[in-house]
Amino acid sequence: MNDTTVPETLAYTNGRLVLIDQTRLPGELVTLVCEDVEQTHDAIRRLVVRGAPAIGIAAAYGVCLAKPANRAGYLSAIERLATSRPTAVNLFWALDRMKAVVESTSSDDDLAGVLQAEAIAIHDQDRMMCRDIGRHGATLLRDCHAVLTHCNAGGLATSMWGTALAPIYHLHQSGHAIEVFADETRPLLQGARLTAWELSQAGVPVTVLTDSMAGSLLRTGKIDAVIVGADRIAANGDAANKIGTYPLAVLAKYHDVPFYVAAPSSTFDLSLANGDLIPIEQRARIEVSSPHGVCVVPDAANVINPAFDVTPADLITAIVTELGVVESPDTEKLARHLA
Ligand SMILES: CSC[C@H]1O[C@H](OP(=O)(O)O)[C@H](O)[C@@H]1O
Repeated sequence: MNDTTVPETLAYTNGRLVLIDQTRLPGELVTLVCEDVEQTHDAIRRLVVRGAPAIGIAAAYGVCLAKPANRAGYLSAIERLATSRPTAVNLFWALDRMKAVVESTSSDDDLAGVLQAEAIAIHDQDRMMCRDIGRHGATLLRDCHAVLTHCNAGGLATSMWGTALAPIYHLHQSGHAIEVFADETRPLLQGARLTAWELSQAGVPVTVLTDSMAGSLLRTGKIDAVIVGADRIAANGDAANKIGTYPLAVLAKYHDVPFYVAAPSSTFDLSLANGDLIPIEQRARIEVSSPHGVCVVPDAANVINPAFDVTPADLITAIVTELGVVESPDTEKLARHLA
């Protein structure tokens, strides 16, 4: 795949982490610059940068912004950034790599350089993983012309190209006719605001639907496959992803539509036997009660706002990673795949 027309989600230059501010899309394409750990933590927390792989890459660069730039400062930065969001395991995968570099570097004078090199390596590795997910995923979708997705698992959620959207970019760029139906994805509308934006920028036909329309759309028989990303996949293949993914998987099963999860190996947490053990982020009431500043829920009413749900492996037709495809995933198959 060649570069999409979407600018890269994040870049690190001269001690500045430059992020596309995803809270401002689709209306404005603007960047936000982080120059220290707290600004990076806040950007992850507010979903200025979001998506499991992108969060990991941003946090790795955030460590490089530690002040003081010494061993204690870097370790404190790692600890602080680990509190930004709990579900996407890529955050901890990246921070663990940065911590390993600190612990294995004897000279404090070398730390800044080796940490920056590790963050760049994490960023570069993600580009390769997304590219390869695109290649492997394209084989799964080779006979598909209409796919449904949820939230945003595109270039904006990663270094570039994405996970769930990478196969779609791959097929589109090879001349294969494919259109995407994108769930708006309440409450923060990553599908309507981000997936529709980046696909439109790339010239991929995209139709936005409300989350409640997915069942009726699947019932029409128009959808050839559902493909989504993931934030953390347990050892048995249970996958945590944006809230609303689980009911979509149930609907896909009921309507006999293949349900695919696309994720790099950095999204797997083999320390967890199953998805019940995945920490689910609970976000603020206001995201549900007052979208865009308009109060839609009376103060007297309670609100719940889990950011993710877990799809059991038995509802997943296949998981595609940069290493290939695992059909009907289970603990044994995934252990072999990731070995
Ligand atoms: C390629 S991971 C994308 C993944 O992250 C999203 O969550 P959020 O926007 O809250 O960071 C969503 O679960 C996507 O599938």
